[in-house]
Amino acid sequence: MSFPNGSQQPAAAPSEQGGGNGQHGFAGQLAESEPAPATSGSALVKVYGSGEAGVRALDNVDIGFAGGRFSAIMGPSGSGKSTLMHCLAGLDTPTSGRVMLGETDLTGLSDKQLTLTRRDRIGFLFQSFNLLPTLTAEQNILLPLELSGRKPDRQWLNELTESLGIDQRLRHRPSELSGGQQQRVAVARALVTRPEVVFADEPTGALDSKSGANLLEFLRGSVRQFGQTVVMVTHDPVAASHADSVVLLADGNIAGRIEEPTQEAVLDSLRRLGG
Ligand SMILES: Nc1ncnc2c1ncn2[C@@H]1O[C@H](COP(=O)(O)OP(=O)(O)OP(=O)(O)O)[C@@H](O)[C@H]1O
Repeated sequence: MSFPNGSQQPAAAPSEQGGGNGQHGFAGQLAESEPAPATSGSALVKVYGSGEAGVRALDNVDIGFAGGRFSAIMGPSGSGKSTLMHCLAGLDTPTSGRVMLGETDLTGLSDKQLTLTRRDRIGFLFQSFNLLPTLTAEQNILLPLELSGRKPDRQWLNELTESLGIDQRLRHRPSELSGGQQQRVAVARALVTRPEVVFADEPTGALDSKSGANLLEFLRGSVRQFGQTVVMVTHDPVAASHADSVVLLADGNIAGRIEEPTQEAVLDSLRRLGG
């Protein structure tokens, strides 16, 4: 799996911004010349339940992910990774704080506006593929465009499906495809709208290691070649080592950040966090 004429030149990659201890506003840390992050949250608090039984899943988190980068979110079980991703992606609402997608304040949108924003500007990739079983691979890929009444860019579709090695499988239904092929269909669906950010939740969790590595290399290629922004939650240090950087969470707080992560560096940090 690779991009045709794949350039090895990294896209412009301003380094990721993230509050170290959640005490400073994210915006305050940006130099004036730096572009706004592709996705960010400031003073994010998420409390599930209330009173004694309440769980503070995010505890005043300031975080931003620059565009054109492949970022991973890691941390021990229950540290708030999924909650953070769901809040940034507009799938969940923070109890307080602000979520920005580019220049758009998601926390200020109505439910309908949020739905449209997710559909038109965000790509999603889940562990369980989430393909519709009655649709062919191609129909699944084109579904987000269909829903928004947009015409498919055939050239882009061909480029994507050829790069992913699924161009010969487009008439098949998901049940006729391997797990790796199904996830590649899901990747094409996530990228077909040219979203501002792709959020991936354990995208390799259901794949064998070779299919997983191929998928991660493809995602990395999409970042390198056309500046896609990818934010991925993962438990897997091998998966995280494909990213440009890793943000570590512990107990609902940002606990650190690793640039150009190696598997060993990630494992080391997780051990220190008790993950
Ligand atoms: N819907 C919910 N209701 C109540 N508590 C929740 C809910 N969702 C998450 N939590 C709690 O919030 C905390 C953070 O959960 P979250 O799923 O974000 O963590 P995580 O780091 O993604 O965990 P894992 O790695 O196990 O998937 C945990 O203590 C969890 O039990």
